Amino acid sequence: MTTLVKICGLSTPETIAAAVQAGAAYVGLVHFPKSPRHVSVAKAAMLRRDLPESAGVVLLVVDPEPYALAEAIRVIGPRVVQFHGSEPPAVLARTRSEFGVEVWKALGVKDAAALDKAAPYHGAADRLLFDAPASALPGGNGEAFDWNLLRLYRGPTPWGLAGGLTPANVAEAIRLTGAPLVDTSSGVERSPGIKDMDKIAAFCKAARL
Ligand SMILES: O=C(O)c1ccccc1N[C@@H]1O[C@H](COP(=O)(O)O)[C@@H](O)[C@H]1O
Repeated sequence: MTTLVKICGLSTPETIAAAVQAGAAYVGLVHFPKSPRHVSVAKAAMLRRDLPESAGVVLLVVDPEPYALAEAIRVIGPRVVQFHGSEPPAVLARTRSEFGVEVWKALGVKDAAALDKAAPYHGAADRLLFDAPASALPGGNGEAFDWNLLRLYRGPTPWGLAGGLTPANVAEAIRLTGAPLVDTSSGVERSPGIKDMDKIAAFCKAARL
């Protein structure tokens, strides 16, 4: 089965084009001012404008104010909104029904019990993203968690793996977990917020092996 790839934290037309060209199904725009990858709503809309419909634009937010989220969705027009904070299932369900977007929920995985946090989101989220627990930032820290925890995971909601994935470890991560989607940000950067086109291509290639 083909593993879908999401490259997140993109902020230039060149690196977005590199991700699409390399076969990424999703490109992520981070709208969270504390992140080195933050893009304003206006910049995200500009980046989105030049993309073909086939590119799955994911708008990443962290505990957004309802008004600000509505405005961002209206102006940017993403296919997916990825919630990366402490948003409850009702926020996802409301966002999906009001705006007709897909909604994804990131969950930090510290131990096996952390997977129980997925249960309330079945039915509300279109995809769950299992990531390392929050540290300096709620995500995007380049830290992996113990992938063995997902070996036996069989939830009803489509899911993806994130956290510390790189061109060097993504094939092993897929082999161990069977993840249907892999998501990376730090692992394809030269420095925080600066994407590397060669690493993006290498990541997409490794995820296909
Ligand atoms: O990328 C960020 O700056 C970010 C900020 C706040 C929440 C999430 C963020 N990124 C997402 O975190 C995971 C893992 O990232 P990494 O590969 O470990 O750097 C991924 O979903 C990013 O999209």
